[in-house]
Amino acid sequence: VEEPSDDGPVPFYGAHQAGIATPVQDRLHFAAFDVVTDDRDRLVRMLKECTAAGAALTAGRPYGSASGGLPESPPDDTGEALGLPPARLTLTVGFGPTLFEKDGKDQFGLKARRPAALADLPRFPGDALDPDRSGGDICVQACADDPQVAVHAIRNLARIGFGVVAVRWSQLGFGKTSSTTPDQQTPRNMFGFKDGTRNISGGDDKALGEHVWASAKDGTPWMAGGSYVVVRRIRMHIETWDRTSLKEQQDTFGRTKGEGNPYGAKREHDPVPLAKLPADSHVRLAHPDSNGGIRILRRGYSFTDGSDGLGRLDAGLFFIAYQRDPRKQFVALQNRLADSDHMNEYVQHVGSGVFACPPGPRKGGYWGETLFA
Ligand SMILES: C=CC1=C(C)c2cc3[nH]c(cc4nc(cc5[nH]c(cc1n2)c(C)c5CCC(=O)O)C(CCC(=O)O)=C4C)c(C)c3C=C
Ligand SMILES: [Fe+2]
Repeated sequence: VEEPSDDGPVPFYGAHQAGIATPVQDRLHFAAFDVVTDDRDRLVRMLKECTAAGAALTAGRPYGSASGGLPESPPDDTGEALGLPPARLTLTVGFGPTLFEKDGKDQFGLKARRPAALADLPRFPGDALDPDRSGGDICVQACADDPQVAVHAIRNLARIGFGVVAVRWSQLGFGKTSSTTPDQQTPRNMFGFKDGTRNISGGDDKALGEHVWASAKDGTPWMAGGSYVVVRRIRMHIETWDRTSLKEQQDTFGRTKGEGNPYGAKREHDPVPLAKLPADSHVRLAHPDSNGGIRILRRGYSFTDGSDGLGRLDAGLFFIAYQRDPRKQFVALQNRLADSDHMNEYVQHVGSGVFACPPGPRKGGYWGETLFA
């Protein structure tokens, strides 16, 4: 089944930010920024300007002028997306724990507004986190079907933010590893397995309301309609994987490589007969029935960032998961996986971030308006 070849824009305004439950695009540019000023008004002004730019870019328009401005000034828009379709660009913004308090300092008067759900992630067994690929005060997830469109968006937001924010780290991704559109063919990850078979569907409002969207009742009214994102750069040791038998590969997940059916069932989307899967298999351990009903919305991408100097590809999964409360969802799941998952022989978590993604901007409003109001 082909994805619909719709280059058109994804609506920018609304109760929820685009890029969470909206259909997953082919490419990712994710950037984490540090705020480099302690001037709250400047920060808010920048968020307003970035929101205006986001509305233009996701509609397929340049931000301001790319070529018709003053000859003495740099153009407003850097220009490399001129003439390209919107490519379903979405921009999703989140606020990290350090925006609310850094080194014991309440630099923007936001400390009391920090959601309890935006707790720092604990250290998990086996983590090898690189601080230069972790954390950040603000994140922007740019997804599009054209990498040039996603990269252009991040570049221009960084340009607008100059003097207020600086890029701390960023990640390019390709080959979406999860879909939110279950009627389409499930994409495959760098292990060659279908990934995203049992994900939360973007059309399943009941599951989204239960597991993804924060509600005013959760204790942080400014986050109502928002969501929390956990990102993990997960290195996959593909050379080791490529030398293991098909049986070992399939036992690792408890699903077959070809069809993707769970052990003990015939077709990819059949219910998972948990008792038929190896006790340490990834799918058995991550399944909601093994975790008191916990679910997350996965939206990750594959990456390869060249090689590591030892003749191995620096490849893996840039895991992205949206949820209502990371303490009860990602952390609970990852505790279990870090402890027992057979897949740990082949993967290592090397980067990490957690961010509170506010509700969608309203027309005339801006990203984070409910937080700063
Ligand atoms: C903490 C949560 C999870 C991490 C981290 C994670 C990493 C990871 N997963 C794969 C490959 C697959 N995962 C699959 C299913 C699956 N994974 C998680 C959670 C995490 N995965 C969940 C909740 C589920 C769904 C479980 C279920 O409901 O049955 C699958 C099977 C296909 C599917 O359902 O998507 C694959 C394959 C990799 C390679 C990876 C880290 C590199
Ligand atoms: Fe998984």
